[in-house]
Amino acid sequence: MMNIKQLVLASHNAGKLKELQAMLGDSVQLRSIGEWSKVEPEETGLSFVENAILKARNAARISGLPALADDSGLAVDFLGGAPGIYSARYADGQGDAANNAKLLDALKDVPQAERGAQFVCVLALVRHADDPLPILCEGLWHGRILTAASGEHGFGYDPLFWVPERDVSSAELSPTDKNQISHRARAMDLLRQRLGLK
Ligand SMILES: O=c1nc[nH]c2c1ncn2[C@H]1C[C@H](O)[C@@H](COP(=O)(O)OP(=O)(O)OP(=O)(O)O)O1
Ligand SMILES: [Mg+2]
Repeated sequence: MMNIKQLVLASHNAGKLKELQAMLGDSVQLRSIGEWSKVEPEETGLSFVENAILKARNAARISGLPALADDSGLAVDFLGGAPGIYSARYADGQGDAANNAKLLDALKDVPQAERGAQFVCVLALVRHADDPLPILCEGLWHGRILTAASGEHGFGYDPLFWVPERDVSSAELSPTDKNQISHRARAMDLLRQRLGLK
């Protein structure tokens, strides 16, 4: 398909950069869009797909390089899929700790069986800003929302996301372990196939 050595990652999230670079290995160098601009585009889409494409196009336009975007979030069953695409903005832009506190509060007194949730990740790759055929890959990760934060690794909602296949929170997984089973790992696996990298 395409031979890519360098990609701009259309993200200002250091956690994503670390995870995606680890998954890609040495063959592709990811450079953060932060090297070009600190301004984050408004995520006006109504879906992970739309927001991922919007971020990728913006980064390709600014950098002149092919761009990869990751739009992700946490969809909680009891909340009808919220916060979903609004996960980063759940507590009105006050950051991860405030988001997690708001989620715990929203699920106060909700029993175990009704605390199901999934992490969603959509990766979008555009070869240039106006690419008419973005490559799209998605990954889901099923788990449950804990009743208290646990673990120090990862970022975002990781301390609240219980991973059934390991019986720990995703913040208790080592980075290597998370990168083998997460929503992002699944999406990246598909992307590597599409790019002929595996
Ligand atoms: O593996 C994850 N472990 C924990 N939390 C996660 C994960 N993956 C996404 N999340 C959360 C973080 C944020 O609340 C939202 C993503 O929002 P999203 O807009 O895609 O990313 P962002 O604003 O942090 O960075 P950017 O848009 O510049 O890529 O979902
Ligand atoms: Mg964002």
